[in-house]
Amino acid sequence: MSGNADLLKKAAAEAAMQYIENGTVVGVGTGSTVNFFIDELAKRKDDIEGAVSSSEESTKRLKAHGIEVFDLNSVADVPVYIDGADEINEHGQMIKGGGGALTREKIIAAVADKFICVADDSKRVGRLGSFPLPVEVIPMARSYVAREIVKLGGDPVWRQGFTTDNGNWILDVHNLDIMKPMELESDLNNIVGVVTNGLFAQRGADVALIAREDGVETLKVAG
Ligand SMILES: O=C[C@H](O)[C@H](O)[C@H](O)COP(=O)(O)O
Repeated sequence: MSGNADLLKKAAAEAAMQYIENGTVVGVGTGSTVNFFIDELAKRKDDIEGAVSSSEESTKRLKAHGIEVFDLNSVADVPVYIDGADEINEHGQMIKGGGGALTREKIIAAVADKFICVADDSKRVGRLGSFPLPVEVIPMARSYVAREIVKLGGDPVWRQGFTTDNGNWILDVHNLDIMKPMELESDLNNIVGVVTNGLFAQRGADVALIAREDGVETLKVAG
């Protein structure tokens, strides 16, 4: 990743800080962009109550900064969830899970009132699907799920050697022409053995902060 891309990720992460309210539990995603956000959040660690985290990686970084990380089951209210994306379209629909954290990310996104996506402009797309779509599967179902995905028109590739934080495996699905993201999200999740997939279409971002060379664009999708 070039230094310039890192500057853009940092700019998006900094812009997300305006959505963080004192005294709240902050939902924290996963990835290189979110790592910049965690570093920013650390500057306000005494103002917030703490965080809920979507991965072991983010939990480790949060704790290293002295930010308390709560079990999601002990938290009733997550006003804001900050996370990155592998692709995002104009409707705030995303492909996520390049780092394999999709399931916990989707759970916190479901709980949160507002999803703020932070990304550099390389993630902005017209149609989703160039980035291989990650699907988390129960290990014993890998071959079956792969065959079912082929029937849906995708080319699944097992991310060999990688295990998710939940002890499962990932199939990265290539060559999907995603014309109906919400339908495909359901179709994939309906395959027995799929834990979830990286399409965030039914619950997309409410706000996208897209960093470009000339500044951070705010794309408000809902609310
Ligand atoms: O599993 C990983 C997450 O979905 C990330 O949010 C996504 O891959 C984007 O990561 P990055 O900010 O490193 O591009």
